[in-house]
Amino acid sequence: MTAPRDVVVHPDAEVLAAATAARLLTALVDAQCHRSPVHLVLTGGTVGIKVLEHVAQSPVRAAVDWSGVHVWWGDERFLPDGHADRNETQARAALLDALGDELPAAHLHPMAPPSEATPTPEASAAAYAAELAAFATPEGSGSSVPAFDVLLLGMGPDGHVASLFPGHPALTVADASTVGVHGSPKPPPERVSLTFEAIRRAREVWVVAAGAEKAAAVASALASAPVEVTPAAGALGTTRTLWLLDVAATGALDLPESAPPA
Ligand SMILES: O=C1O[C@H](COP(=O)(O)O)[C@@H](O)[C@H](O)[C@H]1O
Repeated sequence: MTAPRDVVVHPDAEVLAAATAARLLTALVDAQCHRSPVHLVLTGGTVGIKVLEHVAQSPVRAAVDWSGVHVWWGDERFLPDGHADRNETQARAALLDALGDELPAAHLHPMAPPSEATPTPEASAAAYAAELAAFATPEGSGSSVPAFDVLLLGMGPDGHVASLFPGHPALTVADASTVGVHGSPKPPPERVSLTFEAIRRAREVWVVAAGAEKAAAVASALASAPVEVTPAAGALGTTRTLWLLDVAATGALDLPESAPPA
């Protein structure tokens, strides 16, 4: 089951990141009223990392019981551990290191970098699928992943989300929660990604995008273009799909005008 998309527009990328951080903290606090643990999926990318920096700086960060949060990634660049371009490395620098012992190390679920045990993106993807399956909820539902509470996604100017690129075979993987990616048009070429099957298990999917270069892809996704053309169109949550944009990214959208002041 999926819900219609909501669109929220902020004046610029900085406000977008700050408002998304505030929204994320509140969503985690709210989710913790209902269940424990809660599952959060991070994204890489410019705005996604900026959001985490704002979370780190917010005093509201203390309202979250981080010991009850599990952190996952929607995709990863298949690069050595600690590489500056890994989404994990950037998330650690932006937020996770600052949380220290508040967030138990066992609750962090990065995608495995190249190693003897995981020499290929496929091996890393398989290891991640096994880890996801160990936390699959609700029990007995047949799901192979947790029912993520919030799954954050950035979006590239080509409409890619996670590491699911237009026209790429990874888009159509239907029988697995993760996929190894080769030949990504955006460097690095080798990546690991959640599939749409896994993404669509999230309660809330939030697509966060800023900048005029994303406007055409935003308009295409919100017009429900085929996922082969605009992958972001396939990013849907079970209870909510939220598009968080700055004004520049709405350039090609036909948005209702704000009501004039009374
Ligand atoms: O490479 C990636 O790019 C996308 C979008 O990044 P952005 O800098 O254009 O916002 C990101 O969502 C994804 O996680 C990342 O691996």
